[in-house]
Amino acid sequence: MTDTEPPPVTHPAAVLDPSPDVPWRVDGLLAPFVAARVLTSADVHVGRRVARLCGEEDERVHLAAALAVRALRAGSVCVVLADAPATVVEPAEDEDAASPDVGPGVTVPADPTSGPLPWPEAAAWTAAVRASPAVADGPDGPPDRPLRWSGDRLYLDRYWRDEVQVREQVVDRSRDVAVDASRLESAVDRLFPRAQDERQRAAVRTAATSRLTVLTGGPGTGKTTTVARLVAALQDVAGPGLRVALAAPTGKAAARLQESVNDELRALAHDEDRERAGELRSSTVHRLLGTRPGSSTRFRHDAGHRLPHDVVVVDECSMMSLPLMARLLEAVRPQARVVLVGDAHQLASVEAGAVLGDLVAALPRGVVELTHEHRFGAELAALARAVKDGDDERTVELLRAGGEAVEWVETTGDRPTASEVAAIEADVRATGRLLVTAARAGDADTALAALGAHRLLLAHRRGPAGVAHWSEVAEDWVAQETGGRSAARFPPGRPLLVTTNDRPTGLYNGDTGVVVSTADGVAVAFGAPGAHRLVPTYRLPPAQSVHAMTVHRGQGSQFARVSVVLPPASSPLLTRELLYTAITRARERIRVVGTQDAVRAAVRRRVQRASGLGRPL
Ligand SMILES: Nc1ncnc2c1ncn2[C@@H]1O[C@H](COP(=O)(O)OP(=O)(O)OP(=O)(O)O)[C@@H](O)[C@H]1O
Repeated sequence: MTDTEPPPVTHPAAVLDPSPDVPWRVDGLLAPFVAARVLTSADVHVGRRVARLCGEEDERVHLAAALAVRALRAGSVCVVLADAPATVVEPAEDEDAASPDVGPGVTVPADPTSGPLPWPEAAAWTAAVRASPAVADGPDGPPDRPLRWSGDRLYLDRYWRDEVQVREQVVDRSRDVAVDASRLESAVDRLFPRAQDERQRAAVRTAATSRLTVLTGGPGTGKTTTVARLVAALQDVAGPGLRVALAAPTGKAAARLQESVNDELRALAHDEDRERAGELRSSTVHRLLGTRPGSSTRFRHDAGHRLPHDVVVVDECSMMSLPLMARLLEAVRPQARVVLVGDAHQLASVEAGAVLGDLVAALPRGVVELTHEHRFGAELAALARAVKDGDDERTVELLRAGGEAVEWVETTGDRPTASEVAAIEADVRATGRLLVTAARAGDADTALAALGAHRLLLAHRRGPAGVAHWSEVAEDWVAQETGGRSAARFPPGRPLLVTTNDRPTGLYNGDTGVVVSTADGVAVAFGAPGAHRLVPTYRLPPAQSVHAMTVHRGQGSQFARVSVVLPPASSPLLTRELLYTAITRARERIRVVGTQDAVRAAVRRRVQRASGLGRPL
C-alpha cells in the first residue's frame, strides 16, 4: 500500500438493509449508509426514484434525496445538508417509540463498527444538488421538481410549499384588528377580575386584536379556561353571533376540549356572557376541514373554499404536523381569528414538523405563555420547569431532594434491578388488585379510578426499556396478585387502550377502559369514575391491553401517579421533551427510574427537528 492509496474501505459493495421490514438491495455510494443504519433501504429506494425520474444519475444527489426522505421519518421537514455528517450518525429520533401507529422502524443504533462513512465533499455536494434537474434551486426555482433547495436546506418540494404557506399566513395575519378598546378592557376585567391572572388577561387582549394568537402553557396553567373566556370576550367585542369552531388534532382531544370549554362557559358569572357564548361544538381538525374520500392530504375546505368561521380555536397544537397546519391556515378566512393552543415544550407530532414550537420562536407578536400552574403541586411544577429550562443540575437536585410528589430511583446500571423496581412493582400490584377486584364485582367506577391511579411510561416500544417488555412484567405482577393469568379474551380487570377512532361507539384512539363484570357477562367501562359508560365487547373497536404505554401515547392524558423508566443515556429517544412530557402526565406524584447519566442526557438533549420556519428563504 502506498501513501497515495485511499484508506481501506470496510463497507461491503452491496448490502441488504439490516432493518428487516423492506429488504431492498442497495449498492454503490449509498450502501455503507444503509449498512451503518443511517438510511433504510426504503429511504434509498424513494430518494433514488425521485432523482432518477428527472434523469439524475449522480449518486451524491441520490444520497441527498435519501437524506431528505429520512428527515421526514425523523420528524424533520428538511435536511440541512452541511450538517448531515454530524447530525445523522444516530438513527432517526422517532423511529421507535414515537411512531406507535406508523409501523415498526429500525430499533438498533447506528453501527459504529462499519467504518467512516463516505460523505461527499461539502461544497461540491451542495453544488451538485443545486444544479440537479431533480432540484428546484431557491424560491424562484422551477415549480415542477420533486426536490427544493432553500437556504442551506433540501426539502421534498411538497414540504417546502407547506412551510411557505404557513410562513405567508403568519405574515398575512400579522396586522392588528381594531376593536373598541374600552369595551375590550371591561370584558377583560369582567372575565378575569383578579390582577394575578395578568397572563390570561393578556391572552384575551391578544386574541381580540390579532388574527393569529398562540396560547401556550403546561398542563393546568389555565389554557382551556382562557379559551372559554376569550370566546366570551370576542362575542362581546367583535360579536355577537361570531361563528366559532373548536378543533384538535385527535378525536380524543377534541371531545375533551368540547366538554371542558362548555363546562367553563356554563360557569361564567355573567348571564350575558353565557348567552352570547352559547354551547360550542368541537371536532378533529380533519373533520373541520372536511375529509375527502381517498385523500388524507386534500380537504373540502381550502384556499378556494374557506371555512365559514370567524374564530377558529385549535387545542393540542403540539401534535399538529406541518402539512396539517398548512391546510388549516389556508382554509381560514383572512379576516377570521385563529387561536392555536398547546404546550410547545411537549413532544412534537409523530409526523413531520414541530410547528407549534417553530411558531412560538418565529412570531414577532401574538404569543402568550401561561406559566402559573393551577392544578399542579409546587414540587412537580418546579421539576417540570427545571427540565423545560434545560437545567440538568437543578433537575438532579430536585429529584435527589424528592418529596411528596417527586421520587427518584437512581439506578446504578442501565437495566434496573429487581430491588430498584420494587416501588413500581408495589404500585402496579396495588392498583392491579384494586382494578381486578372492583371489575370482578362489577364496580366500574372504582375500577376506572384504579385505572387512572398509576401509569407506567416508557420511551421505547421494544427492548429491555420498552413497553412490550414492561407490559409483560406488569401483567405478571397483577396476575400473581389476583389468582393467575386468565385465558379469557376479556377477563374482568383487563385495562384496554382503544387504537382507532370509532364513530358507532363514540370511542377514540387513545381512550382507555377496563373490562368489568355485568349481569349480562362482561363489558368494557369507559369514561370518568362516576360518569362511566359500558360498551359491550362485541361492539368494541380494535383495542390492546395497556399495562404500560409510551410517553408519546400518554400525551393528552394525566394520571394521579406516574412511573417512568428511562432508557440508557445513549438512547436517541431520551430527550428533554420526552422527560418533560412524562413528568407533566402526573397530577400528584412522579417516580423517575434511571441513572443520573440518563437524567442529565435527557435534560440536555433537545429534539432536533430541522425546519425553515423563522429562517430566511
Ligand atoms: N384564572 C383562574 N383562576 C382560578 N382558577 C383557574 C384560573 N384559570 C384556570 N383555573 C383552574 O385551573 C385548573 C386548570 O385550568 P385549565 O383546565 O384551563 O388548564 P389547561 O392549561 O387547559 O390544562 P390541561 O392542559 O391539562 O387541559 C382548572 O381547575 C381551572 O378551573
